[in-house]
Amino acid sequence: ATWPSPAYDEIEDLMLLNSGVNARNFPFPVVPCTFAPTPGHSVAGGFLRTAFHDMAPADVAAGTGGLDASIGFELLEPYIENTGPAFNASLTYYSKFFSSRASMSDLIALGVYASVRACGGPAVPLKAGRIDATQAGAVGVPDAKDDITKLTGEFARMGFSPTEMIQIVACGHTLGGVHSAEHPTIVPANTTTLGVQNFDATNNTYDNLVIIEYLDGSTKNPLVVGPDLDARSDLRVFASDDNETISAMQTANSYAGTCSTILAKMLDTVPSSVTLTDIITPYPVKPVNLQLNVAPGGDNLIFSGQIRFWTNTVPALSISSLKLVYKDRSGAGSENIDTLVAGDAAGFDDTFTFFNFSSGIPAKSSISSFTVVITTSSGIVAYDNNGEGFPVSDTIFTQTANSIVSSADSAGNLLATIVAAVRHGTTGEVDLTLSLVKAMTYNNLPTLVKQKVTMTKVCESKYYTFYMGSYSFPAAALKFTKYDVTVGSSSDSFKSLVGLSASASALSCIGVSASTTSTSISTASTASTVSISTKSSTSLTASSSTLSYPSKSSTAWASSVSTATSSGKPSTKGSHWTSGSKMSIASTVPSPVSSTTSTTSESVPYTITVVTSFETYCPYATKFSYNGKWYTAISATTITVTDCPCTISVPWTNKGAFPTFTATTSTETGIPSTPTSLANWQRISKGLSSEPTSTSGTAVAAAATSTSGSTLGAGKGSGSESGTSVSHVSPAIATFTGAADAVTINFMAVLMGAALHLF
Ligand code: HEM
Repeated sequence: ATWPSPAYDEIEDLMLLNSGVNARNFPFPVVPCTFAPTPGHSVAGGFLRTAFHDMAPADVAAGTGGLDASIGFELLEPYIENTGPAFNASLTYYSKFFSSRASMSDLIALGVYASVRACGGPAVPLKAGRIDATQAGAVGVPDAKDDITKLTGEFARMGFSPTEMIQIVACGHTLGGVHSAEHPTIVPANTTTLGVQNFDATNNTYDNLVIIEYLDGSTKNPLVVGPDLDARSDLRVFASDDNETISAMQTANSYAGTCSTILAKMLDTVPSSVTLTDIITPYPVKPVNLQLNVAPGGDNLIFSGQIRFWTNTVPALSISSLKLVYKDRSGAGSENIDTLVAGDAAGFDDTFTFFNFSSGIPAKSSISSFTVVITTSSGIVAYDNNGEGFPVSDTIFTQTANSIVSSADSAGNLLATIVAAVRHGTTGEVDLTLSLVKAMTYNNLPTLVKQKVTMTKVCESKYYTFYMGSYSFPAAALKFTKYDVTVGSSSDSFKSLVGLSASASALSCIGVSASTTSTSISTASTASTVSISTKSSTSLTASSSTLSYPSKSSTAWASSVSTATSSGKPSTKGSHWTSGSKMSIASTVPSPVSSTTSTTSESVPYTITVVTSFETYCPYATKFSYNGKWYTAISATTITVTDCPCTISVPWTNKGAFPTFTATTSTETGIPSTPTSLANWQRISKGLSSEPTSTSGTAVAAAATSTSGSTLGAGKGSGSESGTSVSHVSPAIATFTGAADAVTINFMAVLMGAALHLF
């Protein structure tokens, strides 16, 4: 394959990196093959059977069904063949590896490769590129009681000839067995120690014994000799051509060879709309985690990453050096980058050595691609990625050195703040897209929820402009969430949030963004720094009275929280606001809000009040819940909440800071004041919760601005209400230190310009 190839590359990693450096360890529950968390339930058997049951409803003539993970929706009636814990357990395990580049159906296929190989069977040729079904498919798994005509017809529908039917059944029924719990007529209760009758005496070895025992009459396979005569399907299948096929595959080699081929056919049976990749073989050389960063000062880029070298044919010890030789952005030149050995890794059949590199390269001439050159005792070998070189795009990349993931807040949410560097001269909106995984549930598959956030220009370096975007997500999603930064058709994609630190060093800029012209911030081209800190700030001031940062309000993902109180200060142009009391309700629908900081600082003590009803203004269509009730605005309107008493917390001054609020049920009824809607309540207001509050005695008064604008710009304040605090979240502050001026602003107002949440 030619690198990069998204689906192929990720499955290749999962298939090959079992242990060592960068291990993915996908086969963990099938190594050793005997592993059975529940005695009698072989994981390896479950993996293999899951793939067959997913594929079996295929109708190749119609081009429908096949290995498409539809089994994820087929665990209940009428899919009676899919009983037992193995399917859900297998899928749940696979879902930990699910991503935009690893579909559940590819993972089911990989599970066959892993289980067969872990149990000593052949390496089943594996392709990638399967696409997951979005709903249940047809009923269509053969039943042990089906007669041979029906069985033959069912396999014909799947695209398997009568001979192939015999082969695939014999290649399936060597791991695991029949369970009494699911098939009490075939294996009567209490007739086996663990409630399972294995197919052969070596149920934890992927071998030909199932055939040997069948042919010599010693078999205990319950689908051959079990007490339920109608359910002797293996006997009917194996004997259907007078044992010709089964006899032909009885040697270890012929069994392994036949099974490798027929199982690959099973894995490649996919809906006609799906195009699979080539069979996955290890890349001889594979770049890993390539990363550009603009170095402080802007004149250089730091190019870092790893090279994974396949050592099956060129042993690691024979390599005296491995270098990258790169071309500049015009395609010219051949500069070297040295590497250092990082360590080894291994798969079932493959070994690798990783080499680290990190090197400064001139930002002006930059980089477009590289080749990898090794020096061995027998000479020099260049790897050029099928003649194309390994491409490196310098148009946009994550400035990882300045991107952060904050530590979890009280609701268990993290805030990712991503900085992207965009090459000067690049036009188009700069977006941050997070791929959040919506976890699988029983009889459902995991899905990806993509959340796009428009990034906000922050400042410029010599050859790059920095943009920033922020997004809050539950801490548990950290491992599973990938992000892309994109401008036009260029992107830096499938980036992991793991590894981003909780605080970052200064972002090195020239002056401050040019769009701050109407502010007092100096735009002189003197060196400035932007410091990002995740430290919560309770006091924010800005020396400019008009500096404006478009921002979006934010809702967080957490679906359950324990705290009964949340605080929020949506802007006057936020989802809801209550004109009289300043009672506010944030929306579950992410809403665009702009905010402006000002110089005003004031102390805002809060007081708790119980009201019988209150009105809240929704400036546009939205939905919120309060005290367990949902309220929907289909357009801008005022909604009256009467489901009270409602405990609200309002500011003394009424000068703009919005209150914290506590939703409670009535204490008169004797129901403890634990609001039913708090999970949602917290969720919807969470993103607004860490602003300056009365605890600091200081809050920023600010002017709400229009909802428009996605760049750092001042004066977008049409419709503003001066004096209203809209400083949504302030866990991070920034210091712009220019030669002519020094300004501390609520940096999160910029960051939150991109904050959206999944719920
Ligand atoms: C005529 C077609 C087939 C029939 C009627 C059939 C039937 C069955 C039955 C009744 C069981 C016992 C399930 C349990 O009690 O947990 C079973 C287990 C199993 N089948 Fe099949 N099967 C067929 C084809 C296949 C194929 C083609 C494969 C894979 C290529 C396969 C793989 C397995 C595996 C691995 C198990 C053991 C599962 C475990 O131990 O948890 N089967 N099969």
